[in-house]
Amino acid sequence: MPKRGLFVGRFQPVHNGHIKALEFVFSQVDEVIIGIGSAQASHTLKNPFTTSERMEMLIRALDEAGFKRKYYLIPLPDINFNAIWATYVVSMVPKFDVVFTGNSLVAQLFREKGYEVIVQPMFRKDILSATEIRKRMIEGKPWEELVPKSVAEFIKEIKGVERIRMLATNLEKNEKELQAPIRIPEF
Ligand SMILES: Nc1ncnc2c1ncn2[C@@H]1O[C@H](COP(=O)(O)OP(=O)(O)OP(=O)(O)O)[C@@H](O)[C@H]1O
Ligand SMILES: NC(=O)c1ccc[n+]([C@@H]2O[C@H](COP(=O)(O)O)[C@@H](O)[C@H]2O)c1
Repeated sequence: MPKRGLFVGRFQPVHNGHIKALEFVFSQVDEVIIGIGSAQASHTLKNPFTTSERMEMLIRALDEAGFKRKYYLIPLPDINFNAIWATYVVSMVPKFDVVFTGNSLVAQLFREKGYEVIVQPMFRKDILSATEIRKRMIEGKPWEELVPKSVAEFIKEIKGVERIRMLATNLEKNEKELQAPIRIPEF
């Protein structure tokens, strides 16, 4: 039986840190199950991209990086129920032998269910972070160098930066409206 690893992320968007992490995972196992977390979420500042867009980014980035090994992309909607989340994931994906993660909650939840968990190394987390990339997109700063070329092209194709800026503008507008004093009309 091939040895399988599980790697879960939100990939909002896919960046070079994910690819480095996946290089490490592929070096340890024969096949990788990539769980796309918070699969129900899109069009928010934390989760701007849909699951299908995140899948497309992963497929293009893994092709670009020349990964030849088998991988499976499995959407995982959140259940907001930490105590049973690992069991839920097990019910949603093919069998696996080991979990790779840098997320301490994910590590804890799988360890408590008896799974082997390997904490993968982090690469330049100061800049290789999806939060940093989304921030740069909103602020109009260069972000392209932090993601694979194919991902940068895809984000441009789907007008992803415009979407994130629109979400940020709407949020700012709503906040301003909430802060505005309530005016009671005079009768
Ligand atoms: N720079 C990095 N180097 C190695 N692994 C990374 C890096 N950034 C994220 N990962 C790994 O990817 C998985 C989760 O990815 P996720 O999509 O949450 O990335 P993120 O950049 O932390 O996202 P966000 O900033 O939106 O929370 C975790 O297991 C994490 O360890
Ligand atoms: N209770 C839950 O629904 C639960 C618990 C732990 C992790 N998760 C998900 O797993 C993913 C972990 O990936 P990140 O490292 O990108 O946060 C996220 O989508 C997160 O929401 C969900």
